[in-house]
Amino acid sequence: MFQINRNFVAGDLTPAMLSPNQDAKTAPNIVSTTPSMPSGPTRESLLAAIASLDLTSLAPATDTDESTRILCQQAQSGPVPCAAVCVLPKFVALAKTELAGSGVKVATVVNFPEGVAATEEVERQSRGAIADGVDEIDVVWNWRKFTLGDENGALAPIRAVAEAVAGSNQSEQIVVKVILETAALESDSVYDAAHLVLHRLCGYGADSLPAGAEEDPDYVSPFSSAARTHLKFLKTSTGQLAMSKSDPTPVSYENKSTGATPAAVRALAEAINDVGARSVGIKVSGGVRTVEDAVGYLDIVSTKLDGELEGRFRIGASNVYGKLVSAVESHGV
Ligand SMILES: O=C[C@H](O)COP(=O)(O)O
Repeated sequence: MFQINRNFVAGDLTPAMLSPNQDAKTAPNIVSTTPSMPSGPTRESLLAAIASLDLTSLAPATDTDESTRILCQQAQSGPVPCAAVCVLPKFVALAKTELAGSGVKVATVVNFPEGVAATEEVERQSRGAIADGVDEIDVVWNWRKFTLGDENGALAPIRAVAEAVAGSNQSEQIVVKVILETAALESDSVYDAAHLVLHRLCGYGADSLPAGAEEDPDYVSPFSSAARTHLKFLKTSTGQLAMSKSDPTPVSYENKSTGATPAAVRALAEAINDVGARSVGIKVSGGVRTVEDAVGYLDIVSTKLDGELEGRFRIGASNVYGKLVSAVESHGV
């Protein structure tokens, strides 16, 4: 048995728990079910998906105190509680009040959505969220600098958040997630991005110094013990990456996605396994829209991540919760 989230204990998620038609390696939203067979995922996998959900609303133009209260109510009143709500920084204090005693965590975002804020600004946003009682901080790393080869620049926002957390008096409870914006990276560099964060910044895996670093007097290791302590998830996407104007192809969950893709999630799992980061999990976010997507990503992570799965899987989504709840209800008790 493993516990995805302390509110819900799922059996060892196995392919059999999903639709009998679903090949364990099937990527989300290409699950094929035949009319003659019971279609759709099992009730237990649906409940596990809800228990792993960061119920999200990050819409500055429309989010209000009232919508935040409704989000918090939803998160604690479904068939099982969600793992967390993910709200804009200005709603953290309200969400903490609304969720007091529920066990549902409050997450927010910093350096969001672009990932280009100055380190001082990232520190300021982090300290503000911590002062409001946040439980989890999802920080966008400076992925543009990563694509330009500036590794320290890319990692700087993560360091800033981790060190603000470490310097607080709630540091033991606060979890940091890094949003890699995988859809903005070359698909074959998603692994490298994850490996850079885990190996160089957090020091997972042997010999975290690059070749020649010891002889290079100018080499500055990006290692951060605060990041090693507090970084607990690699997160795929902000969910706000715009399609390039020159390519208006409708968003799909493969290739043209601006959010999570199965290939990116598999690459993150491979990097986590390769450096032995057994306490780091994956948060799949950005474009998770259907029940099949949610349970399909749950299956990928549960079959690809080495070691215990407990607390190492999250879904960040603003538009799948109701579909998951309806799917549970259609299963009956
Ligand atoms: O986790 C954060 C994302 O904004 C959720 O993305 P989404 O709005 O595509 O579900």
